[in-house]
Amino acid sequence: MNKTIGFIGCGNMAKAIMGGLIKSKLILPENILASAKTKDTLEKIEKEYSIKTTLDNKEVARKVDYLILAVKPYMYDIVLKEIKREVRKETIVITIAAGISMDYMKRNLGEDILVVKTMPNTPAMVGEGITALVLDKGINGNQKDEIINIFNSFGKTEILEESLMDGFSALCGSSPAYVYMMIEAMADGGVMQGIPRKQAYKMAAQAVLGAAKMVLETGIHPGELKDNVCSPKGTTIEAVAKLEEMGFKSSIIEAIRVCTEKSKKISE
Ligand SMILES: NC(=O)C1=CN([C@@H]2O[C@H](COP(=O)(O)OP(=O)(O)OC[C@H]3O[C@@H](n4cnc5c(N)ncnc54)[C@H](OP(=O)(O)O)[C@@H]3O)[C@@H](O)[C@H]2O)C=CC1
Ligand SMILES: O=C(O)[C@@H]1CCC=N1
Repeated sequence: MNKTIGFIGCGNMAKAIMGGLIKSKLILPENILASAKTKDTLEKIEKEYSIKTTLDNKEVARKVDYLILAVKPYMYDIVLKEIKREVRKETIVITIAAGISMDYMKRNLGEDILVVKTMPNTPAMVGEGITALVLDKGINGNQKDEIINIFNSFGKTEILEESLMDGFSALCGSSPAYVYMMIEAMADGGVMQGIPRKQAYKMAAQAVLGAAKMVLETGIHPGELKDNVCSPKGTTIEAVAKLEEMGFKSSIIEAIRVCTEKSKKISE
């Protein structure tokens, strides 16, 4: 793609997107320009990804075709004020922040600036992200294709109504954290049974990857796939009964509920 992409903020999520973009070869590292708060962060990122960097957010805002705002939600007020006069009408501004609305972006940048609200997740780093997108009404067909190409280069993409974005953030933006907790717990369980820790992490992660692929590739309902693992009077049903007793499913449903609430609160 012969376009430039800018990042304001170079933390965990920005690095995951950069890593995914560069690996996919959709964009050359020299066409990425990023800024952060500290020189230290920029030096590390330059070394790791060979992209261009600057401490000047305004320079990034002025120069790029796609501008990804990758700072924490509470930093948005300051950063948007700083860059407002620099963003060109042709630039598409992309927010990846939890709880930042299209309306907020338009109010702070100007009605005529094209905005995309997104929620990515960190598996973007290995090309297995999932991003939901809300597109500005002013975005044309070509721009839409280009935006989807960018996000598809490091995973899957879904267009979503804005009202569903807080729930999506809890379901996909945050859920890698829940899954890592499960992998860690599975490995602990394996270690308790004598499996060496290093092997236990690999085994647990591969089991989770395989199970996720089964859901995606067979189209079989997860409940039926679970039933297929539980032999009558077997071992798995013992584990499943214990998980039910410990509130496994409801703990995850509740986690997604409070996570969604927090995202809604940020946008208020
Ligand atoms: N982490 C995740 O899994 C996900 C995060 N997000 C969203 O991504 C955004 C960033 O989160 P995350 O990457 O976790 O945060 P991090 O804390 O890892 O990174 C924040 C970055 O912002 C930079 N920064 C702080 N102040 C400024 C400033 N005034 N100007 C320029 N850069 C600044 C920091 O610079 P320095 O390093 O120099 O201090 C840092 O690089 C959030 O809005 C979050 O909602 C969305 C989906 C998933
Ligand atoms: O924890 C957060 O606020 C961000 C948003 C989604 C994932 N991480």
